[in-house]
Amino acid sequence: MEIFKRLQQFYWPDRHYLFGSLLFLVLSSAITVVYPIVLQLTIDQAVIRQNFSLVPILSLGFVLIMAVKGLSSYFSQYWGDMFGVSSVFRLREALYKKLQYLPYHYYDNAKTGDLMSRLTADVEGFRFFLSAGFTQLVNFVVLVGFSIVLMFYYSWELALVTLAMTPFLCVSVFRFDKRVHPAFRKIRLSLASMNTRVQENISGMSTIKSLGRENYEIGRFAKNNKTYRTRNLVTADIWAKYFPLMELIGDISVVLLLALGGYFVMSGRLDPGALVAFFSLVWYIMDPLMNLGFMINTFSQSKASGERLLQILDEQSDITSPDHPVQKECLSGNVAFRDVSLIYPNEKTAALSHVCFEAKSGNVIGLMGATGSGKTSITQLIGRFYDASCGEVLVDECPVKLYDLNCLRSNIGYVLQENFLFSSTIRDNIAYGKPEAALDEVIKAAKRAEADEFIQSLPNGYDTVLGERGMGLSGGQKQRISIARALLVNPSILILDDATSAVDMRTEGLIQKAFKELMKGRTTFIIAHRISSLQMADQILVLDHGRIKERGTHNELVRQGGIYRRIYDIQYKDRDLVKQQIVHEGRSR
Ligand SMILES: Nc1ncnc2c1ncn2[C@@H]1O[C@H](COP(=O)(O)OP(=O)(O)OP(=O)(O)O)[C@@H](O)[C@H]1O
Repeated sequence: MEIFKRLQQFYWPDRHYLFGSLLFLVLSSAITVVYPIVLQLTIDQAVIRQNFSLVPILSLGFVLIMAVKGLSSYFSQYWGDMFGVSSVFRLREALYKKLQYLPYHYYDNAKTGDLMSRLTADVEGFRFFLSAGFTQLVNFVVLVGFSIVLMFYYSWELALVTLAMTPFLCVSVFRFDKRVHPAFRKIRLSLASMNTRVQENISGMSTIKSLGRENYEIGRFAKNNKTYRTRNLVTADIWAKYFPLMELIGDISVVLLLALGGYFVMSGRLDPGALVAFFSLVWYIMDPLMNLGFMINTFSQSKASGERLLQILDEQSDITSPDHPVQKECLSGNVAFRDVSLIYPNEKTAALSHVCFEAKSGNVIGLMGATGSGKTSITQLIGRFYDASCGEVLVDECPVKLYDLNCLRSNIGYVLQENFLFSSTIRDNIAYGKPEAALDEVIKAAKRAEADEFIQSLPNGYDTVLGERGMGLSGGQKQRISIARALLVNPSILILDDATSAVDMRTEGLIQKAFKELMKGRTTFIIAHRISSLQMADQILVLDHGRIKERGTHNELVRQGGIYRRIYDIQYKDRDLVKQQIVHEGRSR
């Protein structure tokens, strides 16, 4: 019950639908119990006592009552569905909102397929209980309650015999629930991992095909599919074992009642019509009791679903804006790291250790170092994708933790090695960070990113709809769209993380030119492996295992003769070799 209590905020605002549905449900259940009474009157009063004038009155009354029952069922069903549908609408929105604001590190371990299955199958499981399961449970209580009262009215002895059998039924229903609940939880888990497998497979199709791993993937999916099948079969086995048992208990009580009731009729203690009515009432108790398994089943499923939904809702958002945040429309872009160290969540070793540097507004900072040396981590701390484990990151002399998160991030533009493009138009993709931008502004940004020419050459120009993740464009084209996107936001701090690695030398040259223009007056962090991309930086930081090993301008670092010099020698030796080859080929022609 705890789970339902905690999810109350999502369904309680729609309680008027629930109460309306319940009201009509009680009415319809009460009318159901009238049926055996009509049957008893017809047999005992009209047939046995040969009072046939009662038949038309009873028939008409019966039709009227059934018409009211039909209407009641309609309202009870419709409002029950309204209750479920409206409640999960709210729940789905809350889940989606939570996913937007969960910290970046949540997604380090989260699996897309699993999240998808929570937002679809689990939400649906919960809805089903709200729409139908809950009213069925109430129906059970009402129907069984009315039936028992009427049974005692007809024959208290037979009613006691019926009640004596119910504990057996209740015990088996209880044991059924105990086994079926964990079974359903396992089914949900394996469905989620199967979804993850499918999602990963589709996303990574080009890698799978290029490495010829189709059969391997088929094998992996078969494993998931098998587990899912096995778990469903285990659940089916539980159902198959318990349902005949419950039915057997129901049948035994019917046989007992038949023997005792028959004896009562023969000895004149009970009218035949009352016995017939009693049998109808027995099934009004036995049927819902046997059905209790199914109801408990939907209850268990929705409990398991509710648990999984609460796991998302309970997730802590530790990277949030403070209560009284610093709001600044436009930052000037001074960035300072004071003795900053970073250990990623669930990691033991530090990704950054005692990093100190200062970037004045408008400075260009080059970040260089081997892969895994901590370059990206530095840039992620500026935008608070992660918080420093110790030390302080400051923007405009104010700790980043004190800023309103949106205000801070809207002042930072990111151009990454692989930027995400949405499956919408090129115009929408460029204007993603500034949706109100006019087409003129979008085109201007695209021109500065050297993207306008190729966009104009597409049949639908800026209205071209991109495939998923920008399918249909080359790596360089996707990159230029992302650069235009960053340009449009007009950030004070610009982060170029391996931003030109996916474009050819000619395009790189053009983009570098655009960057130079763009970087004016902005603090820019350039992460690059090519010295040519960094040499104009005001300061270059050379990282090694999360520590700054060297710092200075290009000329200073070349003179120092350290790591930077070694990289310079390697890259420029190759370049000189190529130059010599070109000159040699020119001469021999
Ligand atoms: N989200 C994360 N969770 C745990 N560890 C991480 C995470 N991101 C990076 N790391 C680790 O932190 C260290 C620094 O990573 P970072 O991405 O900053 O390096 P990098 O210099 O940018 O590398 P590259 O040039 O390959 O992009 C690495 O050891 C990496 O494995």
